[in-house]
Amino acid sequence: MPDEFMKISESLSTTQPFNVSDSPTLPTLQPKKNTVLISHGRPPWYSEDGHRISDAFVIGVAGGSGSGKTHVAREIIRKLGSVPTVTILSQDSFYKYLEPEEQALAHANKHDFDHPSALDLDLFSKCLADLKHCKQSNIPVYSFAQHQRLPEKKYLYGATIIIAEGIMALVDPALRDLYDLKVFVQCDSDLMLARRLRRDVKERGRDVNGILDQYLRYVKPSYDNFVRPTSKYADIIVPGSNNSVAIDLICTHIRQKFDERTNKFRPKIAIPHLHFTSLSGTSTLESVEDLDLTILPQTPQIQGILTILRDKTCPRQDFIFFSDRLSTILVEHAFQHLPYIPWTVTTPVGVDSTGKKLDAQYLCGVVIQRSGGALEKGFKRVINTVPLGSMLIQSDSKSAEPLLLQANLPLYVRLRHLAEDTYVFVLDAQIGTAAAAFMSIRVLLDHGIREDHIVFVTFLVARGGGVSILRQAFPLMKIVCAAVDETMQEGWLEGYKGEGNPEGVGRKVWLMKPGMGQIGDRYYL
Ligand SMILES: Nc1ncnc2c1ncn2[C@@H]1O[C@H](COP(=O)(O)OP(=O)(O)O)[C@@H](O)[C@H]1O
Ligand SMILES: O=c1ccn([C@@H]2O[C@H](COP(=O)(O)O)[C@@H](O)[C@H]2O)c(=O)[nH]1
Repeated sequence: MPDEFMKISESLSTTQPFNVSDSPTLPTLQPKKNTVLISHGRPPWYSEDGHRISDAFVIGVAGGSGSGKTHVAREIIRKLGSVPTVTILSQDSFYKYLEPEEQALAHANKHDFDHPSALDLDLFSKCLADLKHCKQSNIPVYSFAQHQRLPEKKYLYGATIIIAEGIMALVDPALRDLYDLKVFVQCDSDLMLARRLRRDVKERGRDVNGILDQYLRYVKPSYDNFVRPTSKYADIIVPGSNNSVAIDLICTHIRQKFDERTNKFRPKIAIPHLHFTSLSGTSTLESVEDLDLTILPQTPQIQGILTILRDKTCPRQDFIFFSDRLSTILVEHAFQHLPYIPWTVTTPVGVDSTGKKLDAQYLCGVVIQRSGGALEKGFKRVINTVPLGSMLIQSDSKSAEPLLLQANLPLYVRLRHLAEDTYVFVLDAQIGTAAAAFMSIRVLLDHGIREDHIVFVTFLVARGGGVSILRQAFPLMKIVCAAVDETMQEGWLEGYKGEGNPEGVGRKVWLMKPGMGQIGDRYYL
């Protein structure tokens, strides 16, 4: 039990007078219980060697049906305010599949949904463990109206804080081991019944007699036998109503734990040559050969395209045209890193000819928004039949830490059993500090994509930037680029108007030199 927590005395307000008017705004639709809320973006959860250093913070919330578990979970999120991604994982999704005869009994209120065996607790702990360890999870979807598990699954990924709630949330020792904080919502039985009556009629399509039958036969005995006894495992007992003091306390604890886990990642990778000094004390850069990049052959044609793209007077339509040309060549070139097998075909003149056939089982692309969009057309020209996802990664304006704001990934990546056989082309305009590249690779590895199945395709790499740290962390990943620029320097970006710079004199950023400027802005604006 965390020492800063005391069990809040039940006398605080658990025994409220019977009063159903404490929830005046019940929703009319069944609320989505498993919710992913992004309010701030997810900061790095790994160190500069590429390994995960912090698990998600998991709170287990148990209590009787109608005690207010979901309400507590939502209030925690609301009161936390500006936090990274939070997920509510509801045990309700884990009711077992019912055979037709069991389902018929359920519709007659004669199925016991309140025995621990009605829930797939093993699957619940497996999904929760995956999410805690920063992996994706595809969780079941349950219909209360049909009393049945539905065929679809819901994909969850990327939470920094997870709230797992359910009547049996504290029953299973394996589950209890996963929680960083255990909460029990204690509520008067009359109030729980009143809330349940109203909710089940409105949201779960039930009638009053059926609800009362089920309550007396199963719900109340189960609460007494299985649910209430688990309150002894809780670090904190929260009253079922008037519980804002207890919720504030929980939020303070979470914030404190979260701050302790915050990793200052950006300074470690921003300018690596400042961190690597030779014996003589001078800064050193790794040689281009050591960086193990696949660089386009510097033919006059490639140099010509790069010269046009580097020219600050290049009109936008030319910038788009030549970016599209260069990305097409880059993606073609990147295909050399995919597996091929010998393949024989018969030509129109009846002769057999042995060549090669692509042997990648699944292939997809992921664009790092927004500048990676400049490579999208080239990718689609070369392979227009494969799925293309995206990730939105931006720097926090205060800490400069990269933040994962959105991951819209193809099915081949989302489903772990397919991910293992999937090759991914990651598209981004340049690798400068490498913070976005680092985060995108970590996301793919979290999903079970093999490191040697990742091909990072980019216009430019800054040798003096974060690429050497990226390389050391992920040596098996391939990087395909058109050119390598020598320097990363802090400098002013011309003409930028925005925060702290209303006159448009410039914005201090890490600039790749000679570089191409802000490729996303030049391609899209
Ligand atoms: N502290 C509270 N104050 C007011 N209404 C509440 C409170 N806790 C729960 N409720 C209401 O009671 C009903 C059941 O709460 P819910 O959180 O869904 O219970 P559970 O998830 O434990 O079954 C909901 O309509 C909710 O709005
Ligand atoms: O098909 C079903 C499945 C479950 N129940 C009842 O749901 C509650 C648990 O949900 P809460 O959101 O915690 O209230 C449990 O008491 C089951 O009796 C159901 O009625 N039908």
